[in-house]
Amino acid sequence: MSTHDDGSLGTPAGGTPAGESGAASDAAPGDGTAERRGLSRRGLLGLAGATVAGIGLGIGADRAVIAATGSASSAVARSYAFYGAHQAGIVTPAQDRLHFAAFDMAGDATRADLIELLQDWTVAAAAMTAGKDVGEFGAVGGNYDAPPSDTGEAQGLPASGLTITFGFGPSLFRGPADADRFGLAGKQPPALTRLPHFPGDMLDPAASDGDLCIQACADDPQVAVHAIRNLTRIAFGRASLRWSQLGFGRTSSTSTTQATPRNLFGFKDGTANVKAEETATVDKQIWVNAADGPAWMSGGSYLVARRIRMTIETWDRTILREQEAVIGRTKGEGAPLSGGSEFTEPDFEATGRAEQPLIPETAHVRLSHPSKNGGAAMLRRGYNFVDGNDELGRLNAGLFFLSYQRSPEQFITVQSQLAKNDALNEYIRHVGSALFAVPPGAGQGGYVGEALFA
Ligand SMILES: C=CC1=C(C)c2cc3[nH]c(cc4nc(cc5[nH]c(cc1n2)c(C)c5CCC(=O)O)C(CCC(=O)O)=C4C)c(C)c3C=C
Ligand SMILES: [Fe+2]
Repeated sequence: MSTHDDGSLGTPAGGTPAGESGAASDAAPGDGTAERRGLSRRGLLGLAGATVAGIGLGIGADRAVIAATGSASSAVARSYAFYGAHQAGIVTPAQDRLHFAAFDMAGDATRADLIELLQDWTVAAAAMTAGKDVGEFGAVGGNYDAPPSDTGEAQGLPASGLTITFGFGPSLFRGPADADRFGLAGKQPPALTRLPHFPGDMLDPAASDGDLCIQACADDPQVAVHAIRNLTRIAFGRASLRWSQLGFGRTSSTSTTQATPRNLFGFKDGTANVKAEETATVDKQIWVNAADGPAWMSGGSYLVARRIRMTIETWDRTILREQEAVIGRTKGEGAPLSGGSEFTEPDFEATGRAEQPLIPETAHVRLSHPSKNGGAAMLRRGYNFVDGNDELGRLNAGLFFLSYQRSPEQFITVQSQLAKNDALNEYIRHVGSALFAVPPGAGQGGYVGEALFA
């Protein structure tokens, strides 16, 4: 258990002070004033429908106590502080499970409603990431004549490394017909617009965009789902779910301490990802700095979400040599086809028989490499998904691609290359897309995105 300068316990949000990156504590962060402040009356209405009598105003009934004495492994017992300079869930080690949700504000919602919602979400997120229930009395300690303030399915489960990361979509700043619904149009970052159309895009509007997003990652699927479910419930009357995505296996490493996982094509994914320990690269490529503007985004990042369907059945009929040529790495070890082992830098100049490049011109790793994109890199944090099957009996499966970058331009540069020339395009289809501005972390007693409303 460690104590930070601000008196909180656990890993600082963002998790990357020099020498401490990715480290986690088995302890929950301490109660902040915002946690004690509790939910707004509107938030309580969301929890309880019309009946608010008897629901505690405080927040965060303990639940992890039960599991802490049980057999919880250190991975699931881990907790990350919600408050900090950067939001957790970006450079903190990628967990194994995801529930991602995009929301639209209600048609009649006001600026005050939006602020209050962000305050309520902050209080609830701080409690849940600390392994506590939502509401002072949680799932079972409240009034028998009112719905419980927490839905209850995380009872007995520890924090499970839960991180909850909030983002703002372009439409929050300019709604339908360019309406400045929340008085935010003057605060919109120029780069925060809908992503351009890329060749081959087959986007479903119902799985794209959104005023707000929440990325909930945890090492237990029930904990991630519990987070989104309760935050959705709190939003009742102010914002509603537009689309959501479950992910069951991480497809990246965000720390050098993590083993590289595999995607559904069976390849190691995340080898050359930006890692939390590379602090100079993180500062240059991931965090918005004060000079970038606008001021409220300093310490934040831009999040791209792409739902990418993978045609598993076609891939599975493809010979191994072709699979490796498509990616540009070996399937076993994940080494570049130019030689070496997993973490050897690819040599794009190396040639083999008939002077052909060992890493083909159309290989995914060649086209996505920073050296072929004016130095642009990104922190990938995606997940595998399988959402049943389609009417032809094919798995409805793929990669829910998530990337964080200092500017959306970094993603646009790389994706423009990939969309035109990537050999992988024969086996994938982009079917959902969204861009969000992820503000810096909230300070104790504050709320996420607070500087936007200053
Ligand atoms: C626009 C960005 C990217 C999209 C979209 C994307 C989709 C995608 N990627 C894989 C599998 C792999 N990608 C790998 C590396 C890699 N991919 C991107 C970017 C996008 N990928 C980058 C920037 C990199 C790193 C390039 C480098 O610096 O070398 C790899 C190799 C292992 C690794 O380094 O992670 C694999 C495998 C799939 C299957 C996919 C869409 C479904
Ligand atoms: Fe990739």
